[in-house]
Formats: sequence, structure tokens, C-alpha cells
Amino acid sequence: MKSSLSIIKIGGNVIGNESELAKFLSLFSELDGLKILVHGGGNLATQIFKRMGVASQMIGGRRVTDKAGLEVITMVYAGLANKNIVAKLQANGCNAIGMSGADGNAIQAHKRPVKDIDYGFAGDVDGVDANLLSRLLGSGLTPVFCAMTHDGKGQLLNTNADTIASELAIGLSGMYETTLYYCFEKNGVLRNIWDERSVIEHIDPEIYQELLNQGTIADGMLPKMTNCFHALKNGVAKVCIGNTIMLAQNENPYTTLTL
Ligand SMILES: Nc1ncnc2c1ncn2[C@@H]1O[C@H](COP(=O)(O)OP(=O)(O)O)[C@@H](O)[C@H]1O
Ligand SMILES: CC(=O)N[C@@H](CCC(=O)OP(=O)(O)O)C(=O)O
Repeated sequence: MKSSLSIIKIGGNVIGNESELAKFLSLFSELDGLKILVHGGGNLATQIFKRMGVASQMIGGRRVTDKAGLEVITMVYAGLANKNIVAKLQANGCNAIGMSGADGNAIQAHKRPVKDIDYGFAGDVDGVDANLLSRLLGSGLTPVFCAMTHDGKGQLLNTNADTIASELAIGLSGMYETTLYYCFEKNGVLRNIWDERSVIEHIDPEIYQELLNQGTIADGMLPKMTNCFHALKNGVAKVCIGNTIMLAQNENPYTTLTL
């Protein structure tokens, strides 16, 4: 029987809130079993772009990244956000190791081809090195991934953190029974975005289509849901979306997705 592995993705609004981040990292550290953390930081990057007076464009929940933008992104995601989270996990007794896709060649990707839109230095994932990650996990380390990959030719690529989480979960599902958790600032996928009590507890492809038709799902939730179903179709055992408190396994409702 395969052992269990939790892949947990933490959203940008949690990273940007010191007390929420502390609460999440404490829950994450206490979680039993093998685990990998993936963090975004899109909001933090947007704030820093603004402070620097540099424009930054999002299309369909994905960032258009030019050369100057990639430099900022690298400093914010692989530097500031990643090292801060790793240091805080160490303080919680969790032996975390900060990773990008380039480190250990853990995630191979290619620059997204230009079709209707040129996303610039945005990466599409080709594969993950499950053996490397298994060795790290086996030696008691907890990998913490930022939203960056590389193309193997020296080019770093900005890669949606939700995509990194789902590709890691898929890549490791041959070796482990993988559960993918998307933790963000809301209680789950909401029927009414202004009402935290309106959590949709179960979504399958049919309900998903209805929600899309009704316009209930928008912005960053669009790529998140695409990633969820992509993961389920490719060997991931379970996918959940909810608040950080979801990890405490209490009575609070959250969203579970199924095929
Ligand atoms: N139906 C919905 N339920 C919950 N959030 C939604 C919904 N539709 C759109 N959203 C938006 O999607 C955002 C989450 O996407 P994103 O910001 O990319 O996630 P993350 O915080 O994980 O980085 C929420 O902050 C919310 O504004
Ligand atoms: C290509 C692309 O869209 N990259 C994302 C990576 C960060 C991210 O996904 O952060 P959140 O999870 O906090 O949204 C971006 O730069 O915003």
C-alpha cells in the first residue's frame, strides 16, 4: 500500500497577513505524515510592483511577466516569501527546505508558447522529479516550493503556484496516495463571494460547468479549478479547497472536488 502525502498550497492573501500566516504555519507544522508546501505570493508581488512604479498585468488569473518583471518575481517569490516561510517553519520545529523548480532540477518546464496572448516568461510544467522529492521526504525534510520553474537552459520561469501544486501532486501520485489542499483566505468555493457561509461543499464536473455558466467562479478561482480537475484526472486521490483551518480537521465546511 502506498503511504500518504499531503501537498498543501497556501494562497497569496494568507502570506500577506502576518497572523494568518503564523496560524497556518503552526497548523502545517503539526500535520502528521509526509507533506510538501507550495506558496504563491501574487499579491505581495503586485504590491512591490506598485511600490516600484512598475506595471504588472494579470490575464485570466495569470501574470504577464517581462524581463524586468521576472527579476522582481524572483526576488519576491524565491527570496523574500520562500525564505521567510522556511525560517518560520524551522521555528515551528518543521525541518523545511526551500525549493524552486530549478533546485535539484525538481520541476522541468518550458516557456509558454505565444498563442493569442504572450505571457512572457511564464512556465508550463513538463514534469517533476518524484525520486528526488521522495529522497528529500525520506530524509525527514519538508520541501517548500515557490512559484518558479526553469527550462533547463538557464531560464527561470514564473509559474502559477496552483499549477505547481497540482503538477507535484500528479508527479508524486505514482509513489504516494496524494491529497491536494488549496488553502486560501475564504472558507471554500462560495456560491456568493460576499457570504462566507455559502460554501459549496461538493463540486463535480457537472456542477462546475453550472457554476461557470452562472459566473459564480471568476478571477484566480478559474485556474485553481482547472488545476483541481486536471489533478483528479491524473491520479491524485483527493482535492480540497478551503480556509487554513481546513488542516485542523474540525467541523468547518470546505469544498471537496470529485470526478
Ligand atoms: N466562487 C468563488 N469562491 C471563492 N473565491 C472566488 C470565487 N470566485 C472567484 N474567487 C476569487 O478567487 C480568489 C482566489 O484565487 P487566487 O487569488 O488566485 O488564490 P490564492 O489566494 O490561492 O492565490 C479569491 O480570493 C476570490 O477573490
Ligand atoms: C504565471 C503566474 O500567474 N504566476 C503567479 C505566481 C504566484 C502565484 O500563483 O501566487 P498566488 O497563488 O498567490 O496567486 C503570479 O505571478 O501571480
